[in-house]
Amino acid sequence: MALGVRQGRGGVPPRPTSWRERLGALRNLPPFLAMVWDSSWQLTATTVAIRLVRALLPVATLFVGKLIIDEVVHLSHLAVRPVSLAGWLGSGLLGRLEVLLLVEFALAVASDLLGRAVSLVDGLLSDRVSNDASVRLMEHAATLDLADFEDAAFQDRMDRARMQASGRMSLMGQLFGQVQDIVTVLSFAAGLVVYAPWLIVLLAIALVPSFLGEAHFNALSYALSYVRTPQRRELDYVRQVAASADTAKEVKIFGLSPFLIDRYHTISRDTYDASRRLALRRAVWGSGFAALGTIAYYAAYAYIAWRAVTGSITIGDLTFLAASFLRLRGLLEALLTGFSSTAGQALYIDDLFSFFRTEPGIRSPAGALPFPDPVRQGFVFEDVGFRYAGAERWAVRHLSFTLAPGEVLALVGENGAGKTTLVKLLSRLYDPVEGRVLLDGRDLRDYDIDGLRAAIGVIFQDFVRYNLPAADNIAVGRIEARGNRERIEAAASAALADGVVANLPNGYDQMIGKRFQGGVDLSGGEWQKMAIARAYMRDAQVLILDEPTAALDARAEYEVFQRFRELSTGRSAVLISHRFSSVRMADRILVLSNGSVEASGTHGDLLAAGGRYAELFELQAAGYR
Ligand SMILES: Nc1ncnc2c1ncn2[C@@H]1O[C@H](COP(=O)(O)OP(=O)(O)OP(=O)(O)O)[C@@H](O)[C@H]1O
Repeated sequence: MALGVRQGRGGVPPRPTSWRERLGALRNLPPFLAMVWDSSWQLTATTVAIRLVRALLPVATLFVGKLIIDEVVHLSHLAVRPVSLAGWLGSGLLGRLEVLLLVEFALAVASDLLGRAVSLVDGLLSDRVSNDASVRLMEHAATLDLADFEDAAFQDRMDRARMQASGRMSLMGQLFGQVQDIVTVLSFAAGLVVYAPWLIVLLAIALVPSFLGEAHFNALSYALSYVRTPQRRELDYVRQVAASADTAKEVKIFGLSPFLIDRYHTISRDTYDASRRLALRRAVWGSGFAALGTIAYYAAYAYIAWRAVTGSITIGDLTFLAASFLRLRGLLEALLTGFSSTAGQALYIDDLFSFFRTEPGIRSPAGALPFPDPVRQGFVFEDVGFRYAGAERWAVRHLSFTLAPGEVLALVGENGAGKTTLVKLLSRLYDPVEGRVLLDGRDLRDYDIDGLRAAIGVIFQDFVRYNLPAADNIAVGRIEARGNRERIEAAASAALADGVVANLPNGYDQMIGKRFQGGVDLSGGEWQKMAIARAYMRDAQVLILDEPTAALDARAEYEVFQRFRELSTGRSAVLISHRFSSVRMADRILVLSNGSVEASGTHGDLLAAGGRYAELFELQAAGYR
């Protein structure tokens, strides 16, 4: 659990992280700043430089203001004074005042221009950083295991990281702003220390409660947001189910809207109540602490006013000091609360970096073997067992069989028998928990993972329906060949998808799916043909069709498998189907039951043996008589 936030369930309020944990989160700042610098060192250097100049403007402006007032007071006390404006201008007495006013004007203009420049540069920089963080997030997600994506806690973490990738860029402006404020505070303090050093100490002490309060509430907000991640994801999910093209059909038919809306209300009310309680407490305590700062300010003000009355400082000094104190109070408050807010934000940033620190379990070993070309002995499953994370049941166990090069193997078995799991183990989406998978006599884990994936073409039953043009929908099977129309057309024809494309108004350039303007939706079977074409885009040595044919009519499936058989000459192939008319084409059939091989042989062998296969075959055949 990131930074040890205590989980609070339901109505239990979350407890904040400890100070040690919060300060510990500051370790994320250097990598964060490195990320900002890497995104654009030019913009980073520019914003820091402008801010440093801007930091010195307030004290300069106030000081010039003091000089102006002192000059005005001096002129107003002259024994002999001109009476008209022309007289004043002609006397040359206003020379110094004029220069001072011009300098003050220039400072005001510069401050405004630099302020705008900072906003501009920060805006550009934060867009860059946010885009780069999102790209890095996608790149990292691509390296992680399938098992990670199936884990709810991982999905929570990824969701928090995704939010931080785009939402936490205010931290950047805040960090730079703090550096600027520190320089300004030092410049004010240097001016004030000459007059009344202990007043600065008074101000700082008065702000401590405010700082501690802010830090406490920042940590509470983070803890609340952390424990609410599952609810937030559920809200996103409910919103998406209630209002998306993919679900509209079923939501309408089942009349699910009221149920979904009610569910949304229930979850969101709970979250809202928790945030409201926190916001109210924060407002009450915040006001109390802020009052302490105000009291300190007026005490200081009264003291310097009294000194001006006694004549130990000038009126210009009084205005300079009063304004400096006011600014200093604001700045110190901003700095102290800013620091605790930075520590708070660093907690959020930890979500991003802890996601980046997640290591994939399945990867190529050092000195990985290249995938053999051609495969000589094939794949051997040796007493393989696999259990999904958190599951009690073994999905496959004591699974042993061989897939020889050039062999067409069919897998049959009832729902949940372990067919898809076997395919996932073969393509190393998971590693076995027990036993091992060998390829040409070496453990599959010794091979280069990218080479392995490139050599295997799998189309799963829950393949993706990409809202992309027809050509790209097929090209995703080998995205590097996206521009190779000939190859795409050949793949389409092998999968009988050429007929589907021929019926599209814009052929291969037709946008498919309902999500985008002008998109044309396909029937279930048509989608499947497009997906199967993806398998033929690959230079795969092993082709696997994991039941992507369920929506094809019997003739289409028969033809698809017939082609599959022909086109897989010289390569190994695995096909999974519940239709025996297709399965019987295989060289060998494995009957899976409860995660292991119950029988194997040709269609004829298995029928003759009279086991589960013959029974299931009879059941299906009887349906057609
Ligand atoms: N991601 C997962 N997490 C946890 N358990 C899973 C997961 N996928 C499958 N299982 C479980 O593993 C067992 C084998 O599932 P598998 O998908 O391999 O079966 P199958 O033979 O392909 O079934 P079907 O014919 O329904 O596609 C089942 O009991 C299933 O509930």
